[in-house]
Amino acid sequence: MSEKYKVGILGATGMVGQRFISLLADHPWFEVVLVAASGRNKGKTYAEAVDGRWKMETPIPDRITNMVLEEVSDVETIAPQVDFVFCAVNMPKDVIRDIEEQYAKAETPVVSNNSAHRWTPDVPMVVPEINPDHYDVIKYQKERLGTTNGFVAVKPNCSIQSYTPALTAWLKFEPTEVIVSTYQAISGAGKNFAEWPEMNGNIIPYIAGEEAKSEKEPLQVWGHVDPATKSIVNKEGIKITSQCIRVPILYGHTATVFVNFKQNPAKEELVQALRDYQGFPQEAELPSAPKQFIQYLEDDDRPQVQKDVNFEHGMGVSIGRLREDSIFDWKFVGLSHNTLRGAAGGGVLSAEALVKKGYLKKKSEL
Ligand SMILES: N[C@@H](CC=O)C(=O)O
Repeated sequence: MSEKYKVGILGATGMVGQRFISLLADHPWFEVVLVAASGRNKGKTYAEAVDGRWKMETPIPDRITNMVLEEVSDVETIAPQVDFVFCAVNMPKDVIRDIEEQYAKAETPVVSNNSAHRWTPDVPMVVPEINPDHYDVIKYQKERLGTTNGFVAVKPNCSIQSYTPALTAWLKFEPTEVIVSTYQAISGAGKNFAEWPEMNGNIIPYIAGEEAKSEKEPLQVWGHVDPATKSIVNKEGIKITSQCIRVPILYGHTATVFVNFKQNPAKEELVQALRDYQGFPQEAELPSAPKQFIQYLEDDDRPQVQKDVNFEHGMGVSIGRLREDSIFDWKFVGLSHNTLRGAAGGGVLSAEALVKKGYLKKKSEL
């Protein structure tokens, strides 16, 4: 790619914003040209605003350190400077919904990590390996917004990514009922142990809003674009119930899952379906795509956070302990990296898929 896409990061100073910045430091297609945060940080350099709260494993990239922060809501200033924005803003949902639509209406596409638009019927919520066909709904969204280039696309919640990929690989066996418990890392709340000491040696059995997301979002991801209603229609025939628990882990959401099928498959068929599963990112060889989306681990004590969370640079999903159950047909354990596959990494992969499918364009070429 001769000239890179000019990218802005909204909500650049938080945990997910930092992850976007570190992932895009050497990205072959995208270059961060603008960072934005809340009004109180406007005019500060990125390093001043983050001031001791940089949580990534690698240092702040040199070219970002002295970048001066814009204010997220200053759409008129930001939109003309970028081809599209990644949104990792942490504000009330109605405020975010409005800001994201303002960018779209300013002909600046938004790839969002936020949940604000996940239930807007013409906004695609995509895991690129699972439902890239949902990007087709963008044409209806553009009709509604009156745009030619601007739109909002979102990714699902991090919690679903540790079990939905496996269930997707098994859709051909027709799962009917799923019980899932998630064990979610503290970075999912944007914090580390220094900022959340209460989590040391502790478990908190409540994450606001998480169970509804864990139960409903997979059904939307498995849905289809309905031209009659110009929206995504959810998959029917599968019931999911969940409990979501915060555990003292920094990165990595684990899920324990029980599942019933209409056609009860053999273990070998289930394992083979996981290992064979490929999606659009693998076929298109997108820069952030894991070579192997799902790995199946045979050892009884896997997947483990410490050994497996960084599988495929945190973009792959690990499954293990698949065994028959005395009440349900099968049970298994899944693990995914919540700020890579589950957040910023998933957002970058979505943007790559949107480029490859012709939805993200450089404004200089419009
Ligand atoms: N809501 C999740 C974050 C995922 O996006 C959590 O709290 O872990």
